[in-house]
Amino acid sequence: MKSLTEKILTQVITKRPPHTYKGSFGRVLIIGGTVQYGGAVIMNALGAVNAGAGLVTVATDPVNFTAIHSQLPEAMVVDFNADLTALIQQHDVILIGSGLGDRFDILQATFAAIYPKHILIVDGSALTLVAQHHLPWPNSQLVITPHQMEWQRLSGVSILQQAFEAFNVLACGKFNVRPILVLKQFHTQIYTPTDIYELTIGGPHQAVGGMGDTLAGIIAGFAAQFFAVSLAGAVLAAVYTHSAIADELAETHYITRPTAISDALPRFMKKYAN
Ligand SMILES: NC(=O)C1=CN([C@@H]2O[C@H](COP(=O)(O)OP(=O)(O)OC[C@H]3O[C@@H](n4cnc5c(N)ncnc54)[C@H](OP(=O)(O)O)[C@@H]3O)[C@@H](O)[C@H]2O)[C@@H](O)CC1
Ligand SMILES: Nc1ncnc2c1ncn2[C@@H]1O[C@H](COP(=O)(O)OP(=O)(O)O)[C@@H](O)[C@H]1O
Ligand SMILES: [Mg+2]
Repeated sequence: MKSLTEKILTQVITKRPPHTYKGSFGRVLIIGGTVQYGGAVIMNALGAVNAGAGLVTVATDPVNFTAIHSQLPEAMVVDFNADLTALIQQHDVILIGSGLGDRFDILQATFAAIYPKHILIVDGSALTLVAQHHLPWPNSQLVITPHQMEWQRLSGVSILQQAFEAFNVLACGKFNVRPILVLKQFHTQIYTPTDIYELTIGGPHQAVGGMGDTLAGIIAGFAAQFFAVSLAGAVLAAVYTHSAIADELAETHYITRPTAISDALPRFMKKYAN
């Protein structure tokens, strides 16, 4: 297992070329946020916008629209009860699952509309729904971001077994589509098709609800902009950035608020964009 280091940031985060526009930096569609979990998609979107995604749309319960606009006027909104097929076609990166609750109908319709060109990021409730319904993964570039219980549900690898990387590699190999697995924990592990990395920064100041929702949004933002370097590189850099900012904040704060990580993103990324 390789240690993920700061070096990934200079490799992945690049200075923006001048002849570009918002479309050059990717279109991200975030799907989730039932009435109970509206905050999850707000945190996804704060992560994606502050990480630099060119355009971000949130498909969610309409009850969340005003809250999203008041937090983040940069994001657009759409009712997740509508047919999202055409909208999905217009986007490069689809992030589904944070706060999706029990809306299996939305998950199923989304998977049916995914094409191989898409980068699909699956988080939170969507991972639990895939496990419950044995839903096959659509043919696309796939990133999954389970915490340890979500990974146990999805793979059958128990939390105790997850300490042994061979079990996780074997489970990834059984998927009908090879995922990039971000297995979240103290010292998160990232399984790419070629390598396994361990995050050696971050700490219990990050044990706050919404921390994973924020990470998923940052991964979406990095994937939208930096996939050309490599999707795995973009995911690794996002994971490192999330905890590096959290650790900086923890020098003066007892806990790290997920929204504070998103606020700090543009300033942090600027340091590495050469
Ligand atoms: N503000 C919002 O809108 C927020 C919305 N959110 C959204 O809520 C949805 C549900 O997500 P979820 O993670 O809260 O619940 P679930 O999938 O049932 O997992 C919890 C179960 O797993 C167990 N467990 C064992 N190990 C664990 C580990 N390492 N990490 C975590 N849990 C671990 C744990 O054990 P216990 O604590 O009971 O001992 C418990 O039994 C999801 O869509 C998410 O995006 C949240 O982000 C919060 C903020
Ligand atoms: N003790 C800890 N040390 C380091 N990172 C942690 C710790 N506890 C939680 N985290 C990080 O916080 C995030 C939690 O993700 P998740 O459980 O999905 O949160 P949520 O669904 O509430 O947004 C992960 O990135 C995880 O690695
Ligand atoms: Mg989560």
